Amino acid sequence: MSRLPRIKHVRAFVVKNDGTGGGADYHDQGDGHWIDDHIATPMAKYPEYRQSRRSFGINVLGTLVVEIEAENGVVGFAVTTGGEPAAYIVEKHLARFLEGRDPSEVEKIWDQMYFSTQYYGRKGLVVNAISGVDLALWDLLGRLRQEPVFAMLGGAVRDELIFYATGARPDKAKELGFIGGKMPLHHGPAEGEEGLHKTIAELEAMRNACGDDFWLMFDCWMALDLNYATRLAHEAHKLGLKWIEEALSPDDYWGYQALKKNAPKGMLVTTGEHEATRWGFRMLLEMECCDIIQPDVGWCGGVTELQKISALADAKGVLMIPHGSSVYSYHFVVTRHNSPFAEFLMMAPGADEVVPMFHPQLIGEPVPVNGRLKVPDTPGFGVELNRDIALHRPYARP
Ligand SMILES: C[C@H](O)[C@H](O)CC(=O)C(=O)O
Ligand SMILES: [Mg+2]
Repeated sequence: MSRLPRIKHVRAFVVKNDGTGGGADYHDQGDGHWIDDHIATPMAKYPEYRQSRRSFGINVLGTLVVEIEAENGVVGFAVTTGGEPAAYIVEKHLARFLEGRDPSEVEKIWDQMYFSTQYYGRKGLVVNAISGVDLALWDLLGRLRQEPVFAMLGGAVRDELIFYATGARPDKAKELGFIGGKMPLHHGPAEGEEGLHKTIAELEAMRNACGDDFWLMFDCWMALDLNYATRLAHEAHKLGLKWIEEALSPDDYWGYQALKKNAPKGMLVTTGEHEATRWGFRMLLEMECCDIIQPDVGWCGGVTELQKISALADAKGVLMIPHGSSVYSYHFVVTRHNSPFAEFLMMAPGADEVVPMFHPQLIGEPVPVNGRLKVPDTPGFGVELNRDIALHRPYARP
């Protein structure tokens, strides 16, 4: 039995949409932001939903903030994507498996959260909620034990992290010291040959701006079909595209298997940010769907589940490079040999300067300098919740 104080309260907050946008639901940005500027998606087949992903609701959920308070008053917290529906699941369903419990029982708590919601969860919003609770629990454990999360995961295997940047300006990313630039794909099958030509022209311009050795990647955000993705991969290979990311629907394991087989030699196929749990990633790995898996630790099940996912990948010699999730992925990546680099999402509207990914929600959120970051060894995930943001607890319990 551990000597730690028991869990007293679990609280779920949302951040009132005050127009500032951003935070854990990082797609919730204003007009003119690169992240919402004519990016290819599965909805682009409908012209009315082609210009802006907000038009079809990419930012409809908003941020979920989970707080877990121990008997001695110490509070752990985390942020992820989920908003009010996730807050409902946390307060009405998941909290019962934590309140009164020993906070060190992360495995038993995760098992009860997952299998009690399996009849309506398994992936997506419910696993986002489970992830938020799990991340807050690891933050609380770190504060109670006065250890950074990476120390509780086996310790750092490298002194610092190196990053590639995601954003519309890989040329700026190179100037800022990143090892590569992942661009959003602006045109998908609905825009036919003209769209494909535009994409290749964009890539050629960035290749000319960045030189031959700088990593360039496309993030296709589930927008393509197998034939289009295969053609794009072969055309882009001529310009040294390093990887093609999330080209197909997350459910199309068979399509990814074929894309990986048909892709040009040397082109990496990557996916996983909208996959969840060890079982979903086992499918991607055993069907040999990709060269790199990219779980988001705030969406795949949290740290407790990412340990299992990462081990599956490691056993198969597959890299695990988490989808950008700020400190929540940094503390994991620094402890794993099959995570040699990390993603940094450029949240400045022009993708031309480094700003904290979850700004303004996390006080002390570290950012890469010259594309590198030494993970701070402060307890938990090493950040504090900015209580000046418009926090609201929609399903408060007595
Ligand atoms: C750029 C992509 O469309 C998306 O907004 C971010 C993403 O998938 C990633 O960072 O990976
Ligand atoms: Mg992506």
